[in-house]
Amino acid sequence: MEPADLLKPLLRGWSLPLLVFTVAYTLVYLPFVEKGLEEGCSLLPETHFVLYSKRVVTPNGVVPAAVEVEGERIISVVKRSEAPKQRDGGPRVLDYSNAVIMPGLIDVHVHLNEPGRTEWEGFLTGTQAAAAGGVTALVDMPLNSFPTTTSKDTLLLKLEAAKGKLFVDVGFWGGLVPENVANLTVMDELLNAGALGLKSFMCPSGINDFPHTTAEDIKAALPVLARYGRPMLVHAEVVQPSPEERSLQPGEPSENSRLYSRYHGTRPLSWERTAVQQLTEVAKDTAVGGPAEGAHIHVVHLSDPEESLHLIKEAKAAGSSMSVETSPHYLAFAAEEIPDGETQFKCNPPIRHADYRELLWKALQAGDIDMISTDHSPSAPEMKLLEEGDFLKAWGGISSLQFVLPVTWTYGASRGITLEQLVKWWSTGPSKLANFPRKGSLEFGKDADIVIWDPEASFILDSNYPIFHKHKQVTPYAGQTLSGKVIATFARGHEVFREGYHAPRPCGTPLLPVH
Ligand SMILES: NC(=O)NC(NC(N)=O)C(=O)[O-]
Ligand SMILES: [Zn+2]
Ligand SMILES: [Zn+2]
Repeated sequence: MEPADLLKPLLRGWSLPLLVFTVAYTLVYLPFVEKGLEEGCSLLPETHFVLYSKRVVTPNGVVPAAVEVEGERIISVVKRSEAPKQRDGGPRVLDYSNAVIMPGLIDVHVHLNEPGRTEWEGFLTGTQAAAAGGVTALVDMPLNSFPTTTSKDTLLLKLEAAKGKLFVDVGFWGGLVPENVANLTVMDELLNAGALGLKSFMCPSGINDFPHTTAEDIKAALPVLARYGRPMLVHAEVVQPSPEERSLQPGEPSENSRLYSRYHGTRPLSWERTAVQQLTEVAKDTAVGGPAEGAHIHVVHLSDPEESLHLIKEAKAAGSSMSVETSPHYLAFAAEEIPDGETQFKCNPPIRHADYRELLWKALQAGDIDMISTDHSPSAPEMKLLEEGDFLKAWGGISSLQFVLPVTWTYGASRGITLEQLVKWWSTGPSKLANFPRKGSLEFGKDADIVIWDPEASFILDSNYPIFHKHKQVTPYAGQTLSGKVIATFARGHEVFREGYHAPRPCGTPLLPVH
């Protein structure tokens, strides 16, 4: 008997269901799967799936749970026993065992520098780094792109430049500069066109077309922001007489410019304290019944956990609408530990001494600092003057976007932080500031913005490690051993990163304000 004859009786009884199955598979399922692959937005072909692990960070604690995703949204977070089963013909279940499933990080302070300075960074490389680091949404700063984002037209240029280049969702802060303070219509149009809020500097920004503003300028902008219910973000440093000159003095040994302490002396705490003092005065307008009720002042990258933070705490207690972030480099490094000439550590405000690092951790844990953001601010490598190691002349800005989850965890775990705190500082807090109501937590109806990572896995950030920001080796974290490896990142339901690989195509969207 031929083998085919054996199949005949089998086929006879099954031919109709088989035919129906084949037709359905070919006409319905295959095109659906191929469409997913063809679109290439996700490494996972399924659009309906369940993510399971023993450690899911939910608003009700860290629990074993199943997160069900359909399309771009989370449609349930339940016990595994209550989730649909793959074996019953339900959605695919991805079991991550003991890995942590938590909301993707939201980074509200990133300089992607496109258009105009793509030799520094760009939407593509920056958002690839974000996806690889578990950051599922970020907000781009109005500088150091060229032009800077200070008007409706320049915001439209940003949106145009970002098209087809976003691996994760990206929102945009507009810039507050003297020019649009002088012409409030320009500011109004910028907000109306989709800036999530405004950002200003109270000291020179290092970029000529982003001049700084005074506290009075900020005061003038608040009523406009209040009408939109959007925040004012401020780089809080006001130039004060410094104990040390900002350039080498005649007769001074050139070696001095390689000392971090020399640079630190040019930018003392008094700069930050003066700025915060002026800001807390202005912030009184944001209180209930004040002339700018509805506006909000957010202090970016705080380095001073003493007087400046004290002023902010007092202002909050008195009813001003204020918040504050710090950045990972202030939590990881200490001024006295920075080796001579290592300008990849240079940033503004400067990294302070080790006791301040401890106080910043304490302030985070006490809830006095609301969130963390990277201040990822790369430049062309030559501007870091890595060979000369000249701290006085080098560009100030640190690249860290891809590493902040392991960095926060590595330095935080030894100080007793919890996974829930991590989510508060990196997801819930930032989602409130940027007003992303659909992001920031794992709950029914939210965007499926999820990071899956292994807190116990450590790795060395050496030259073999896949780094995705543009200038890969220019980061003060190079060579560090870190704990917390990102396994996979989902952005609005798309698996955008898994174990070193990105989805073939970037499918993130611009995040415009919710009305
Ligand atoms: N022009 C900048 O990007 N400056 C940035 N530089 C830092 N932080 O060193 C910043 O955010 O202030
Ligand atoms: Zn800044
Ligand atoms: Zn910045």
